[in-house]
Amino acid sequence: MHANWKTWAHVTKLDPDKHLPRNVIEEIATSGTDALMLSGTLNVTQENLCELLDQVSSYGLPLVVEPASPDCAIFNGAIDHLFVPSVMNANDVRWIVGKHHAWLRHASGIDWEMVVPEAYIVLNPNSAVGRVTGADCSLSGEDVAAFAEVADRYFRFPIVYIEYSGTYGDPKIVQAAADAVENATLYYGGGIRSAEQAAEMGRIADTIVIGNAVYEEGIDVLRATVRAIQ
Ligand SMILES: CC(C)=CCC/C(C)=C/CC/C(C)=C/CC/C(C)=C/COP(=O)(O)OP(=O)(O)O
Ligand SMILES: O=P(O)(O)OC[C@@H](O)CO
Ligand SMILES: [Mg+2]
Repeated sequence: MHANWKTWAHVTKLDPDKHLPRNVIEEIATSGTDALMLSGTLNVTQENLCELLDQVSSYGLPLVVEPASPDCAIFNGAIDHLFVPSVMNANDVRWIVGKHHAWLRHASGIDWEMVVPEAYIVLNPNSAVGRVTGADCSLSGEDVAAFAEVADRYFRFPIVYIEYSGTYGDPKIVQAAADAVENATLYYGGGIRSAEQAAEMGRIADTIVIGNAVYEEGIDVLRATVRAIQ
């Protein structure tokens, strides 16, 4: 079923905990970005998630919900995919499989056709996701490559996600992950705020994710990141 997500080069991540005026949402949806991902680590509730979903659902763009907790794993008719993270470099098993166990223990009616598992490698210890998961972010390129390979070749995750949320990452580290991954789609996200940065990470990863820039820089920067990878 629709594995179209494998062709996306540019994804915009919108945070249900933040607000954007309607005209800005329209500009984002028509910016040329390939898909919208609704996600955040902190303060995401079913309520603000569904509110944002309502605001973005009329533009015909693919919509992904990426839950940071089981209560946000919703299967609303407007959603195309549910991207469910596991954090490879977390030391607490909750962030690898524990939340997932709790989810399936209590959930009913999961539409598995919509679910796409993601292997996160979290590399900014000061990001919300870094702090919440306590991920071990002091990794060498070799370490990151080993996590990427175990995620791709052993666990067979369809997505490996190099996550620097809030800060621009080290292209050499992202390259190490790219060299290690054979089958998975490689996502890069974190600190992209210019065409140059989008182009640089876009040459290495299959898909780049723009988050904070949408809120802090504005639509012209988003458009420039779209053009930069075409
Ligand atoms: C089992 C289910 C359904 C959910 C659990 C999924 C897990 C393990 C989540 C762990 C945390 C994680 C990887 C969340 C993904 C979303 C993400 C990284 C959002 C970006 O977060 P930040 O940008 O750091 O946070 P804020 O934007 O909220 O500050
Ligand atoms: O918000 P930024 O720093 O752009 O990061 C994007 C995304 O990877 C966050 O999960
Ligand atoms: Mg964020």
